[in-house]
Amino acid sequence: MATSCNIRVMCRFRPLNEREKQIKENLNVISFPDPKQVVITQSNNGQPPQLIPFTFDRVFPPTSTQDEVFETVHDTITDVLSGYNGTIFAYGQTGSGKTYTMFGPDNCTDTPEEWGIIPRSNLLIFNSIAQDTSSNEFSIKCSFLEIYMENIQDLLNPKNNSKNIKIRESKANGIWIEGLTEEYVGDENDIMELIAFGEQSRSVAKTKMNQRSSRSHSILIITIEQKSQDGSVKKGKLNLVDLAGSEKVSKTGAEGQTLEEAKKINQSLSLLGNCIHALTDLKREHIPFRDSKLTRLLQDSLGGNTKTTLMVTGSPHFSNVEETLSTLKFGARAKTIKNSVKVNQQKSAAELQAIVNALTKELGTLKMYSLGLENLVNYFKSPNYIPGSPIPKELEPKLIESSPSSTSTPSTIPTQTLPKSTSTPSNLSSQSKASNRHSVSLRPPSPLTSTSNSNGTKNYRNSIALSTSIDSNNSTPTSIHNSFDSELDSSTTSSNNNLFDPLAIVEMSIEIDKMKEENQILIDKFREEISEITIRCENLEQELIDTKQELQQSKGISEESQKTLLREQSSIKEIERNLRLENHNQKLELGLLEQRLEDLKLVACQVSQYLERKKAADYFDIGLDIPNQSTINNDQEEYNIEDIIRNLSEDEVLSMQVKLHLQNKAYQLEQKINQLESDHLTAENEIQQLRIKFLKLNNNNGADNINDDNELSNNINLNNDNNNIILDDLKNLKIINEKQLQEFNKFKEEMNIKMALNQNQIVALQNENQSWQNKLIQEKNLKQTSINQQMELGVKLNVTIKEYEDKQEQYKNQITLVENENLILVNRVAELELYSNELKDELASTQRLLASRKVVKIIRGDEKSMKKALESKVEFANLKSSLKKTGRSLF
Ligand SMILES: Nc1ncnc2c1ncn2[C@@H]1O[C@H](COP(=O)(O)OP(=O)(O)OP(=O)(O)O)[C@@H](O)[C@H]1O
Repeated sequence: MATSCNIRVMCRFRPLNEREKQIKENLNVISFPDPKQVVITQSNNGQPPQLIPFTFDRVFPPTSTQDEVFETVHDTITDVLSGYNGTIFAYGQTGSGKTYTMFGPDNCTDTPEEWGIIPRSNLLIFNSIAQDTSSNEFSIKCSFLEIYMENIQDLLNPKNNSKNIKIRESKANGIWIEGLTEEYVGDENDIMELIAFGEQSRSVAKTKMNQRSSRSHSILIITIEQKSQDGSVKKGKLNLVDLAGSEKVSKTGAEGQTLEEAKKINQSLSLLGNCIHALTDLKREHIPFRDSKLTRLLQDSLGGNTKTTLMVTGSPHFSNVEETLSTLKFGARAKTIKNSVKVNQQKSAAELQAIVNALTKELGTLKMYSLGLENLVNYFKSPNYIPGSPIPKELEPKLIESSPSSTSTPSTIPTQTLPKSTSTPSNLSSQSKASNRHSVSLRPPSPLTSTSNSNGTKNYRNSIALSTSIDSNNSTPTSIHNSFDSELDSSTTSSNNNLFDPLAIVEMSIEIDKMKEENQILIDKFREEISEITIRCENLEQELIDTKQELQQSKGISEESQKTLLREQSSIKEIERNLRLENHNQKLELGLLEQRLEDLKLVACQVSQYLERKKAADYFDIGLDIPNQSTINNDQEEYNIEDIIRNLSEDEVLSMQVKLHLQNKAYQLEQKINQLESDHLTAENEIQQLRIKFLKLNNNNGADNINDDNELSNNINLNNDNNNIILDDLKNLKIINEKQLQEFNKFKEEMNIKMALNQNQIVALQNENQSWQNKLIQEKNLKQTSINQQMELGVKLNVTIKEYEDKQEQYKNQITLVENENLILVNRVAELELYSNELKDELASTQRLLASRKVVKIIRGDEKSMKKALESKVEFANLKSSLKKTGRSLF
């Protein structure tokens, strides 16, 4: 018989570790006012701190010993030895002491005082068996597994892990794991050796919070089976669970694989939290046990047939207060979960015999009940009966318990008495003379049929007997019955004692029960298979949806990357175009610069020619003004070469003009000099002629010629004066010429300076041009590199697109495969359902057949009485309704 019990929750705080001892702040955030209470002091944003109390079945402060802890949980082991299922599981933040509590510290084999719950439980099991005084046979099996990254790993046979270890559920065995290694063990050392062997394959890692952090949930399962001498079997299963700890990756510093593990651990703990939440939410009907392997394996321990103890562990340091609060809340919630527990027992042959006996007794009772009813109906049918008259005393139903027809009665059959009817029929006295009296027992509508309860034992309804006496000679007895089970109806309708074979009925009923059980097992198996297939279908559907989503996403990504690629390609093209354009422009610019350089060279040449001409002009002393505009402006912008050229071109024009002017002036000067020279020559000739004439006159005329001589000398003086004027002019001209020459030289110097400047400018321009060219080449190279890179990127993107397309294709194929598989599964489910229905039909028809066999047997025995009984049944029903109409009752 199942009893209800809450999950027992205990809470343990470990001492501060070395790291925590360094941070000497708020050391008293956790207090322990009594052995069942812990109070957390939480700071409250400048407000007075908030005190949060939690009450558990027991609270262990950091000073508690392993012994004290085990003292409070060891009754679980006793319960398992009595045939109950028991679970002890540790839950808490990483590094809070779960493994310490369950197993003990590392290398504690030789220090038993440090042993945790598991080694102590092993010892207790074998000590208890050794002290057992009964002659029971014990067999103990042990399994050890871990749930790592949502996969079950068989720690006793790692080879098994390549196979898909499945969780199964059946009515008889609850949750169990198919294919998990179960090792028979003979003493506690065997178990410890198995644990040591399994520990080698455990997944542990070093984190900032724990030097040896469990990266998986571990479960040690010890099954204890004991067979008593009478053949009954008791089977208790002990689950010892060390969960992986919840962790904040920011605190543990998890990365890489450890981070992935942390994610899975936190996820499965959160799913465990969901189940606890759902179990404590009265409105929730569905508990999501199937969401994770951990919750599925703990299903029996959470609200099922297991006595469960939860040990929540915490750190006493303020830096972990948030996690501690969450752990305590989890514990407080779990404390409200109720489990329904019972001893797992298979009945022995003797116990079964007792049940058969009880069944037989019930049958006898029912037979009498049937007879009593039949007699009563006969009375109602008899002419003696006056409707509304009271029932005769002889027929007055008496409340008696049917005498047992067998030696033993199962204790599960309590008896109860119904209130006696007050009406006593008086007009049936004649019939009460009957010598052959039957004891008739009336049962309220609670049938003989036993129903299998979840314990596997039979449940018998309360047996209430109502007896009356009747003359069996009165009339042929007919049977009447109320709303009993059909099996019972048919088996209890016979009034003929000789034809009634209770043993046959019992056998038949046992046979039916057996068949029912067998069929039930078969149906359960198929249901299980169907539910598994349904789950698989659901998983596949989910997988399909996920894959579709992934495909959609990858399609999106591929479309996005295609777009990006196109964008990149067009931007590459744009860049290329711009580069080409730039290149072209730079070439043009270069050409222009070269052209300008050429022009400058030309200008320089022209300037030097001009200077030559100027020199010539100075030589001829014709004066030449160089207009200011014609000078090359050195302050001009570097790139304003056109202005220079323009200015120099103007110079050129000017120089042409100057050249012409100089030529004219030189010509005029030449003319003038020639004129002066010829005048000078003419004057000298005249002087010479005058001298000759003078000499002649001197010779011919003596003194008379003195006047002529004076005249001549006057003429000569005049000529001399003229000559002197001309000479003065020539001197002046020479001075002017010299001035002009000086000016020319000055101008020449200036021009030389300017030419030098020009030359520098040309060189600077050439250098600049060269640097431009270099820059251009660099830029060109850079652009080329970038183009190459872009091209490479393009190629890579093309490869990626190709890969995406391939992947897409693969996904499509996968989807098709999954869909096909899904279809096959759906068909299989349909087939199984069909098969299950067929089986159900078969079962029903078997039941019908059995029932009909019974009916046939009875009809064969007394067909007439059966018919009559049926008629009477109708009559009885009519009678009841007419009585009801008149406001009277039958008894
Ligand atoms: N009650 C205790 N007394 C002394 N030391 C303890 C106690 N509880 C835990 N420790 C020590 O604290 C450290 C962390 O403990 P443990 O490995 O048991 O934590 P855990 O909760 O199992 O962590 P994880 O979830 O990361 O596996 C260990 O060095 C352990 O020896």
